[in-house]
Amino acid sequence: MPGDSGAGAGSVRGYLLHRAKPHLPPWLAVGATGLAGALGNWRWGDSAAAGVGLTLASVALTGATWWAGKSTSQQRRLHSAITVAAGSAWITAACLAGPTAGPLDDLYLMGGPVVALSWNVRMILRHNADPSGENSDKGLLEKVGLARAQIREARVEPNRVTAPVALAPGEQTNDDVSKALGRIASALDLPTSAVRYHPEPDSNRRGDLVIVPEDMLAEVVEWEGPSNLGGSIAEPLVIGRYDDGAPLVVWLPGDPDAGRNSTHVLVAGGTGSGKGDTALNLLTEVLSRRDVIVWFSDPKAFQDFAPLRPGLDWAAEGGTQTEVMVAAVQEVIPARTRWLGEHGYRQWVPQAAQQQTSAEHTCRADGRACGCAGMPFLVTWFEEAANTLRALGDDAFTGIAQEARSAGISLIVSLQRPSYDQMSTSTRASLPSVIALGCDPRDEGFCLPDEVLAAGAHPGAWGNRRPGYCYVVSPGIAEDRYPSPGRTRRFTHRAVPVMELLATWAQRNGATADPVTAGAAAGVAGTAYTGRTTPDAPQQPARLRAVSEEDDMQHGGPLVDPEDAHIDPEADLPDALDGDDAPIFAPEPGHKPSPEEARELFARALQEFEENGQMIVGPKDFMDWCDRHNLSRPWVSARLKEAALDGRLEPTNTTGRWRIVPTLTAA
Ligand SMILES: Nc1ncnc2c1ncn2[C@@H]1O[C@H](COP(=O)(O)OP(=O)(O)OP(=O)(O)O)[C@@H](O)[C@H]1O
Repeated sequence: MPGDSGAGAGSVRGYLLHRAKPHLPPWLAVGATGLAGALGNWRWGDSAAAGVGLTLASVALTGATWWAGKSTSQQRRLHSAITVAAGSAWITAACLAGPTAGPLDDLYLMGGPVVALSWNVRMILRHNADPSGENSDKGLLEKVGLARAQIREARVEPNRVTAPVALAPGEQTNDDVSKALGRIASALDLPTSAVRYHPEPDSNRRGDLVIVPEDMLAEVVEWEGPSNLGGSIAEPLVIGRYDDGAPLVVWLPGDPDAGRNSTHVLVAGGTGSGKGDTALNLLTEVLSRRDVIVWFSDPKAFQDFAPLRPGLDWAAEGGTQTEVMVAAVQEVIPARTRWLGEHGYRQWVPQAAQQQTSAEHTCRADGRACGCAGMPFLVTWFEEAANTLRALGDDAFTGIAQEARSAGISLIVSLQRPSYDQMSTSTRASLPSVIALGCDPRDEGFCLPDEVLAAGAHPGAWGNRRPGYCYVVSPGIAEDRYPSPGRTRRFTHRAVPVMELLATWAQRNGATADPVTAGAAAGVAGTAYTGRTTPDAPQQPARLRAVSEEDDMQHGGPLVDPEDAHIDPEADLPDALDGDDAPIFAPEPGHKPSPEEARELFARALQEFEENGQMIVGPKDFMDWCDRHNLSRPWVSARLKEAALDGRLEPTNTTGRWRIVPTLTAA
């Protein structure tokens, strides 16, 4: 229809006009120049003075253009100055001689369109330039003080841009980029943690600038269950996710094929940073594996960990219980290392946890398979460990940490306030892995290595406002991941029944301590170490279990002396209190025991402490006992020292505190 076509033609014309509009000004300027030349000739054609004035004006205008173009690019400045010089020279000539005189009209007809077109071309090129191309990058780098750096072709993935940066040789270093990260984030209007820099290891002027614009960790993810129930502890432990959705994993045992040692982990974060839930992420993963046992010390009386407690091989509630556990760890290290060595393992591998049926891993001199029980990996965990570490001393802890790694043991240590006044530099250095949650900005240097901070990691920016956000530095993780934030999963009341089920699973299907570990632990801790029990079996002191298992293993059945064969091992022992010794335990008031009686009483008191699992004692534990038996504390102190000389007690790191050596090993 005519109307339609009219409208169509109108809209096409409108469109073209709209597109052409930005390119019209140079042409209008050419027209205006021609007109100015014609009018000027009509007015000043015969005036010599006007000739001088016009020439000076033309030179001044060109100079002013050059000066005004100082802040633009060199190219634009030159283009503008040439245009103005050509235009003003033509106008001057046209005014004085006439626009059609000599070659002036041809110059106008040819030169005018050329100049106008050159500006059009320039504009078109600018519009078509890739906004992520070098120009705009240069703008960004210039803004942040890295003017002569270059950005090469960027790799764009969903929510992640990786741009290789080449810095000006001899002028800029990778450090300059690290220092500029905050300004880059500001220029891009992003949080600091969204911009990171990974320097190339073999160059100090090249690296990758990584920008993760959207915080994909903002969404809270709840824990729903372990990632790999029944798997090996050597497989990755999944504790959350990275900001690009990749799983956040750690490995505790080493892997000889990958040249990786086993590691110890520091869980560091300020109050409210989500440390408790992070520990639950890790502990649930560990407990869901088939070849690991866990010794766990928690001075907060298992407030957060209660549902998992039945799955632990040993649980200590801080104080002396933890002291005994630490002493036991010291004792099991050489025993386990020896066992691993005897069985041809240079470090713990999953195969070590199985019964030893291969001739390659035998402790028998004749080279035949030995059939020894396997040795599960051991995770020893110290929650809120500052006091324990202080009591233990730096040298002792560093020694334990160093030797534990070849004994198939990982230490996990959590700190309430991650800072140097909680843990010394050398102790910190013995923990190669860290899960660094939000903290005070002043403590960042304590939590993370300098290179990771320089690459953009910034846990101090989170404080306690981003619970569960963390950086993980640990062997096995690609180093360029270290500065990428991750987030652990949250535990709510919905997780409790799942954790209880998991603990029951661990009781029934998880590993139990091997005879070597249980024997060494019971040798230090006596009845304080029971080993994990199953839900349906009564608790049996691990010491007994270890001994009987060892005997069974070596002799193919329980070892019983022929004269004891009639004794029922399950029957109760006769109660000592009912025997002839009764008066000793019920002293007459005011009766002062003879020196011999007193020594016997003291020996019995130690025995009682041992039976009750209280393995660390000092004079203050004997206060009531002294009153009851009319004996003095100095007398007790002297007896304690004597007992240490006899080998019944061992000194601890605290003056006046002694560790009872269980009678089984003292004998
Ligand atoms: N990954 C997570 N995602 C979301 N919320 C979390 C996460 N982890 C912990 N939270 C929440 O953050 C709060 C603090 O967590 P939590 O108690 O674990 O911190 P904490 O560091 O152990 O503190 P404190 O040292 O005081 O015990 C809790 O309300 C918890 O539910």
